[in-house]
Amino acid sequence: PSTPVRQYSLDSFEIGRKLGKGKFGKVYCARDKATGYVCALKVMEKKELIHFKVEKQFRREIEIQSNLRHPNILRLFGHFHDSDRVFLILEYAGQGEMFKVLRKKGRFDDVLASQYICQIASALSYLHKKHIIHRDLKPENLLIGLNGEVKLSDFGWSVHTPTSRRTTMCGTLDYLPPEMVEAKDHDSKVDLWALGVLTYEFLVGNPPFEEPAHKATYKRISKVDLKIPPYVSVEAADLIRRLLQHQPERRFPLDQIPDHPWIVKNRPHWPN
Ligand SMILES: Clc1cnc2c(Nc3ccc(N4CCOCC4)cc3)nc(-c3cccnc3)cn12
Repeated sequence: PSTPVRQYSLDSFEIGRKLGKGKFGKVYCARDKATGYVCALKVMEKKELIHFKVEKQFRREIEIQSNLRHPNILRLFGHFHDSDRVFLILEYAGQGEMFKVLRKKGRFDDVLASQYICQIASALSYLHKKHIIHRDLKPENLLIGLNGEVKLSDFGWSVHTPTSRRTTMCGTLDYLPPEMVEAKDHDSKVDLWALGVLTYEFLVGNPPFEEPAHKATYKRISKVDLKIPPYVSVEAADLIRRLLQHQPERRFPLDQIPDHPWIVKNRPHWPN
């Protein structure tokens, strides 16, 4: 028999410190009174979800993330609501937000960046095998677990492939591949492009096609106007170029990433 689904309410938790503000709500550290388990409670106002017309996206996020089990994907344990708020019971990521760590450090070295990229590739491969594309891979949607492992979070934009986007994009264009900025049909290979952008941003500190004006970013993406600084290692530059291919079918396959020289060369040695 499957584990019985517990009914949660706000009263099930001791609320701890506020971890931060997401785009649609606040996140608190919380402890489940019954089990002592520390989790993260994401609180959203129902009227905000309605106002931003994201309730459908939000329901999809819950439906998708609840069924995922992978060490590099943030667990969604359950959800509940009261009269005016909705609550997500999420895995607590002990080292916080990737983008804050990246901003603080400026950029990552090959060892750290390659470990993160290998873990994200593993999570994406798991999602793609379930015909789910994340579609919103960027440092803001990555958290870091207690042992320094990456946790993919925020599935608001993920969909079941193949799809053609119906709702307009909001936020940064930086991570969008040509087929999305050109509003063409797209599939899971959009995540491969974003992984290339992320690899570049981890090693350089900013995304490759960043421009003040959206139009300029769009043009640089469409032309794949990529300039890799000289301090980026030859192996890393090779993987970035193999992911940032204009033609989706030419992008480096996820399952080959663990064997790419950049990953192999920087994998921590067996403790001697
Ligand atoms: Cl969902 C979810 C699960 N776990 C977290 C989390 N965990 C977390 C842990 C540790 C530290 N710090 C420890 C080092 O010093 C700096 C803070 C921050 C957040 N944060 C957020 C979040 C969301 C929005 C803004 N800001 C933080 C969402 N989370």
